[in-house]
Amino acid sequence: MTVLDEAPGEPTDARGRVAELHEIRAQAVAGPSEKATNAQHAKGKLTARERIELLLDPESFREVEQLRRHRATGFGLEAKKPYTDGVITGWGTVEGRTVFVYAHDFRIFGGALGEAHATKIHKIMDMAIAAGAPLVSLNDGAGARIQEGVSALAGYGGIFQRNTRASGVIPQISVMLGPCAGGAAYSPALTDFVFMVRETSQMFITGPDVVKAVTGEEITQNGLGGADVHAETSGVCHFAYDDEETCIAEVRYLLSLLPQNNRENPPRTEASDAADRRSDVLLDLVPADGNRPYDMAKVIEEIVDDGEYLEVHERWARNIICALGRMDGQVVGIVANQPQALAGVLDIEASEKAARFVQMCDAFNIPIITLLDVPGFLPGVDQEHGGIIRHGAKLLYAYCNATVPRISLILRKAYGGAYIVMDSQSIGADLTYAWPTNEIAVMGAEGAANVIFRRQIAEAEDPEAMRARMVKEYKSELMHPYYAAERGLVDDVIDPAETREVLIKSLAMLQTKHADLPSRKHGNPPQ
Ligand SMILES: CC(C)(COP(=O)(O)OP(=O)(O)OC[C@H]1O[C@@H](n2cnc3c(N)ncnc32)[C@H](O)[C@@H]1OP(=O)(O)O)[C@@H](O)C(=O)NCCC(=O)NCCSC(=O)CC(=O)O
Repeated sequence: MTVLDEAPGEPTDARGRVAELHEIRAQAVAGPSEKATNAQHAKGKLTARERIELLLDPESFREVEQLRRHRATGFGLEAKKPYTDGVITGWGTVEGRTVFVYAHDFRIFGGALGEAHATKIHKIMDMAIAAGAPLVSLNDGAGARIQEGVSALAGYGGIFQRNTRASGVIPQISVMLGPCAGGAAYSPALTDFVFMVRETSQMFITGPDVVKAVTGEEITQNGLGGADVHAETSGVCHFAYDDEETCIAEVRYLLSLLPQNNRENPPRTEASDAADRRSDVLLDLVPADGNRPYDMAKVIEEIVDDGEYLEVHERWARNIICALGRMDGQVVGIVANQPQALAGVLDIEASEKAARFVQMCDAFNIPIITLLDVPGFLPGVDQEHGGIIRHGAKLLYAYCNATVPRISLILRKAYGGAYIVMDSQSIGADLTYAWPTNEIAVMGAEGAANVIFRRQIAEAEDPEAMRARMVKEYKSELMHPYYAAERGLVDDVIDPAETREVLIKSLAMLQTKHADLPSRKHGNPPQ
């Protein structure tokens, strides 16, 4: 028998009690057995405490309810009552700022969630909300603890309710570090960011065995819900890495870009990159010919401080880029069309990706810079039947609702509804700029001429010559770079080389922006 299984002994003296406390603590910290630790390492995974050490500043972790044990009975549970009950909870600091954390200990019941385990998580979530500090979950658990039945399941309900209450109040980050099935997969979907590690983490509502039984499909765990699947295909995860160390280091980086809560601004740093740095290179990076692709990521790299930014959902919906970076030390969210992927069109996935990002930036007081080069929404039966109307509306709704500073810049194409959706002046952008290469229009000149001059073209002796003449006429009348500026639809046409300086000066002016939305319970956003 170990101290773990015994009631505390007879009191001797205070020093004896303290020695006993240290012994109990040491056992709680050590966990179930060396064999279990080795098994965890053999799978290429760290233990919960090793992960917490990587996440938090050295020596900063304060554990809560380390000595908690479950009171469940049946299925031999009476004889197996490990300290922590399979989840380590507490708080510490990341770069000196408070962060709350819970980490499943897979060595105990496979990290599965029982009643006591769940109430520990509820308590730490309540503390994070009360303190107004971010919550990071390090997930490595097998879902509801089957032996505890519906009591375990109800524990998940309490987590989901708190996730939702905390949404838009404190940043919530879910780090997936093991197989997370059933109940364990829902909570992350309610949080702001999901991180995964290739090979060792999976998320699914039902595992491969159930899938095979119900649909007959045969698939591996990683094929069903591995990091690459969720980073590229489903969009469930925002960040995917090869190992836990890199993954957790990136969580720290993300936290450095976020405020503690919705009442604060993100932390500002001293910038070493000059605010008035010219970017003549932008003239070579972006071809004036609207049909030639280029890498929008290089434009972002050129205008942010030190070329450094964190791309969110980097591998999902690549036709739009969502990134967090700094300009003159101030954190900004950047939404940019990517002409290198699908010519930068807006489709269902791009609209969903950008809508969630804009919403997140607005919730956490992060100004939004929108870089436009968009030929329109993607036409097609799949898109229409997939609900592009309601998905596109999500992006529109998110921008229209955002009260943070909003600046948009049109680099080249800005056509039709997609132009309006991408934070045009008409939906509330605070400042709108355009490069002299801009083509703001209802649609491309060829398409426009085919519609409005259809009869003239059809009846002409030489329809091709007539079409070319009409395209030219349309372009010179309605598509010249100063058309929008003459009508006040953009605030200024700027020299691309001065982009960084103009954006930074605009951000500085908007620092004190305050905007209120009408009083209401909540809106009814398109879903
Ligand atoms: C998560 C796993 C892929 C991990 O596989 P591994 O081979 O790595 O590990 P393993 O199977 O040896 O499990 C390690 C230890 O955890 C225990 N264990 C695993 N899953 C458990 C669970 N859900 N409840 C209680 N204990 C559990 C195992 O018995 C074992 O205990 P010991 O070490 O003593 O031998 C697998 O264990 C698994 O598929 N578990 C069931 C997952 C599941 O169906 N969850 C959904 C629950 S319902 C739910 O959550 C609600 C819902 O949405 O419907």
